[in-house]
Amino acid sequence: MERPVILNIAGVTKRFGGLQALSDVSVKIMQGQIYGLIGPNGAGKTTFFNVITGLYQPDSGTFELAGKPYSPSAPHEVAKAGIARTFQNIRLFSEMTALENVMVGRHVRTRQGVLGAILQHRAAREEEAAIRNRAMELLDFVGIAQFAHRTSRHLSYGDQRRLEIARALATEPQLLALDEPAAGMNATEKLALRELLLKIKAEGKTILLIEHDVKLVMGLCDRLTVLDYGKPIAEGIPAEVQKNPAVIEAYLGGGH
Ligand SMILES: Nc1ncnc2c1ncn2[C@@H]1O[C@H](COP(=O)(O)OP(=O)(O)OP(=O)(O)O)[C@@H](O)[C@H]1O
Repeated sequence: MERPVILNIAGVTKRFGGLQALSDVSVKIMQGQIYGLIGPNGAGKTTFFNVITGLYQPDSGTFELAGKPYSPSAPHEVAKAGIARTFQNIRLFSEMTALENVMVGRHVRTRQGVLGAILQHRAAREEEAAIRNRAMELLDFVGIAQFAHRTSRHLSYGDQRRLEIARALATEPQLLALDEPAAGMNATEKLALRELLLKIKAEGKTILLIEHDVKLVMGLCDRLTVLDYGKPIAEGIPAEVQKNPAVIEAYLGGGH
C-alpha cells in the first residue's frame, strides 16, 4: 500500500528584486521518508526552507501538510500546523540548560502554553512535570541526557546540533525540516548524526534535509530533489540522481 503524503508543495516561486530565487519548485514527501534537497551554493535551498516554514512570503505555490492545506504565512502557524525546523546556524537559547531548551519546544503542543507555566496553577504544574519528563526522554533519545542540566552554550558543537533536533521533536512534528545539520561537524559527529536520523526515521517520522555533504545525503535519503539557480533539475532516488548529467554538470561545471 502506498504511504500517505506528508508534505505536498507545488509550484513555489520566489523573487528577490531582479533575482528569481525559486522557479516552480514542487516537492512531495511520503510518510517515513528522509527526503533530501541539494544543490550548489546559492541554488535556493534555504530560500525554499524559509518559504515553506513561513519566514519568507512566496510569490506563488500551494502548501499541504498531511492532506490539509496550510498557510506558510508565519513561523508559529507553521509550527502549529506540524513542521519543526532547525537552522543552518544553531539557534538555541544559549543561557538556558539543554533541558529548558527542549521544554520550550514542547510548549508549542501544550494547553497551558508559556503563560500558564509561568502562572503555575496546579494544572500547569502537573503539565509542567509531564513536559519535563518528555523533554528528558527526548534528550535521552538524541543521546545527550547526561547533559540535561548543562547550559547549552557549554555543549560541544555536535551535541548542540542534537539538542536542536530534540527541541524540534518536542513539538511532535509531522515533518522535521533540517537545514544543513552536518555543517561544521567532524567525521565522527557526522556518523553519529547519520545514526540519529536513521533512528528518527525508524520511529516513523518524516524528514526533509538540506545538506551540502552529498555523500551523506546519497547514503541516507530515500529520494531527493536537486536545485540549480532556483530550478529543480532532477528528482528521484539517489542512485538515479547521481547519474543524471544535469546534476553532474551543476556540481562539476564552472557555473558556480
Ligand atoms: N533575503 C534575501 N534577499 C535577497 N536575495 C536573497 C535573499 N535570500 C537569498 N537570496 C538570494 O537567493 C539565492 C538563493 O539563496 P539561498 O540562500 O536560498 O541558496 P542556498 O542553496 O541555500 O545556498 P547555500 O548552499 O550557499 O546556503 C542567492 O542568489 C541569494 O543571494
